[in-house]
Amino acid sequence: MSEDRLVGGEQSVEDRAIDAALRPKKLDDFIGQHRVREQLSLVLHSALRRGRAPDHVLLSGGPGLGKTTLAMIIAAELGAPLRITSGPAIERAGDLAAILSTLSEGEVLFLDEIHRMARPAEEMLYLAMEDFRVDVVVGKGPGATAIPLDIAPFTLVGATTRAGMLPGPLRDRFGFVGHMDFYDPAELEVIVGRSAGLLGVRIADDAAAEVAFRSRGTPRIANRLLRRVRDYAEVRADGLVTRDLAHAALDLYEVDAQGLDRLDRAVLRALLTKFGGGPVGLSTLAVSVGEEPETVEVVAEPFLVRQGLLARTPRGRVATPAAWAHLGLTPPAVPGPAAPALFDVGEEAD
Ligand SMILES: Nc1ncnc2c1ncn2[C@@H]1O[C@H](COP(=O)(O)OP(=O)(O)OP(=O)(O)O)[C@@H](O)[C@H]1O
Repeated sequence: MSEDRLVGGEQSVEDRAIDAALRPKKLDDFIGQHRVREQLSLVLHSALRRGRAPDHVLLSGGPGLGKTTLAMIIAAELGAPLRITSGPAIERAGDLAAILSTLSEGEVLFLDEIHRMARPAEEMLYLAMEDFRVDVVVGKGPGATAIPLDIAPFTLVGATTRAGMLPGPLRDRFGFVGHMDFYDPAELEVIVGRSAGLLGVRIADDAAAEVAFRSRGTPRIANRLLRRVRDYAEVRADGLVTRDLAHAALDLYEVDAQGLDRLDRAVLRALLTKFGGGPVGLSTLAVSVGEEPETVEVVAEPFLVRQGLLARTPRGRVATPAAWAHLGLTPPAVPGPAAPALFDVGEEAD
């Protein structure tokens, strides 16, 4: 469901075509993520100096934050070929063996969604990462034998949106782990400006800021919103994206000033108007907006929590004061501690 959303972080079919064109190719052109960039630069440059393949790299962070882009940059900086695959594509250990055994020396293997790889493949990967060796099992049952096969030294770049789901032994085999954070609006503004240049979109600075601000800290969403405001400016005006046009276009697509879309607001509104701000259970909240609990939990809630609009508590979902303010509603008066009884002078309390 989230793939259909203008503000979903996952890659849509349209994104796939355009993502490649908008990817920075060098570490110096990669905007934001200063810490990861600097750490990675050291890892890569020291490996280049030593003439050795660098340590394996794990990149963790939400969808659309630039993990694939960084993997491509790593290969480019090393001047090495890049092979791309993903966890779900590796269903059996044999699938992985086929890839590993055909890697050339120094090649970078990008394994996206590494947390979704099949278990037996994962175990094969441990050995490959550590000793550049795979054990190919020949035969079945008691007669099965493992034939060790040397593979060329390579660098694994793993990407995951769920670092916590990776088994410890796998995590420990990465020499460098980079945690990618959400981008701040100033960084996204630079990304929007850069992408506009590449796509030939004329956009005013304050319009780029407007797009950046509504992009939920995510470059992929920023690039997507940029394309929608471009369409609007081309059809309804002369193509120049001004702040007012960006505003009008994003309002039309129901992406509000804080980056919330229709679903986010529906969840928040139900929480406030039907349940007085909570606490309310997830399934009750989901039914009230006509969605599956999973959709509410996975698609809407993380951003609402991150924006400080909703809190998950053991008793259920609760709206924060900022949620009332965001939807322009007044919270019900909080029944304070019982007011002290008033007595006439001279009268004593019991
Ligand atoms: N730091 C950045 N500077 C400029 N553009 C960026 C940056 N990070 C990401 N982008 C752009 O955002 C888009 C999405 O990036 P990318 O595909 O690398 O994200 P991802 O984290 O790999 O996503 P997923 O988890 O869905 O695979 C690309 O078009 C890329 O050009």
